[in-house]
Amino acid sequence: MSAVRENGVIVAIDGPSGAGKSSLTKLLAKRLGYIHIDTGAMFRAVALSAKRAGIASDDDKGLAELCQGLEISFARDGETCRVLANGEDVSSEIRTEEIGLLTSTISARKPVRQALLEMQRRMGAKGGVILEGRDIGTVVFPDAEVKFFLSASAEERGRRRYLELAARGESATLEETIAKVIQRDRQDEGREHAPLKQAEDAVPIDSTSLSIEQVLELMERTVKERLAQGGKG
Ligand SMILES: Nc1ncnc2c1ncn2[C@@H]1O[C@H](COP(=O)(O)OP(=O)(O)O)[C@@H](O)[C@H]1O
Ligand SMILES: Nc1ccn([C@@H]2O[C@H](COP(=O)(O)OP(=O)(O)O)[C@@H](O)[C@H]2O)c(=O)n1
Repeated sequence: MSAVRENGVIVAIDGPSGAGKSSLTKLLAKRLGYIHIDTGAMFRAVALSAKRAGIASDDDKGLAELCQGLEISFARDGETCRVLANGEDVSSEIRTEEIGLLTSTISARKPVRQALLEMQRRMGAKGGVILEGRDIGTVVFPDAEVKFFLSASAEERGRRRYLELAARGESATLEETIAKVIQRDRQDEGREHAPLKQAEDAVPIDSTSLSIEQVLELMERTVKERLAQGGKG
């Protein structure tokens, strides 16, 4: 069992786009009274900042300098969590599919991963946190007390993302959205640094045919069992 952390255990929720990570992390964090850390939003904030600064996705020197000068923070706004880049609320701008694809490219660069790795470890070190992402259970916190790998079929994840985009008035078709989900999966799984993959000790959950509530019940029960066992199960 890892040493008892000051504020509770560390929960990692990794998985591909549209699996339900953000939805479940928010709900589980509320149930447990834990802090929700959306690491994807951090990578998206870097991508948005790089785009604005005209820094190319393969300009490692420029990206390293950008990350050194970039303060990414989260601010609670009632039920929602705002994402700030150097104090500016970028919560909406980082959520477009254009930024999502650019993020997938930029997040493959080692200087970006190293900079955000250090930030994420500082944010979660004391425990009492749930981090969602691609490499939390494998790279950021390999000793996390509870790890989930949340997935669903590409078709179901594309359908979910399609409904989400349509609700925001974005006019992508279902077929286009499924194709983009698959493209992002391939980029995230195939990169050299911190690829998307299931940690050996992660609890796999396929949410294709499960409701958000069903996934939440499963996750909450698993975490409470681990807490009762004193962390590592
Ligand atoms: N199990 C589920 N069943 C149906 N819809 C879901 C499920 N999980 C998530 N969703 C919906 O799918 C969309 C993407 O979920 P999100 O939590 O953003 O996934 P991720 O963070 O893994 O990309 C959201 O609109 C969410 O409400
Ligand atoms: N821990 C993480 C989180 C996100 N990312 C990258 O950031 C992109 C956007 O992450 P996200 O979680 O916001 O994307 P969705 O899963 O919400 O679609 C992903 O496609 C990954 O390329 C990463 O490399 N490592």
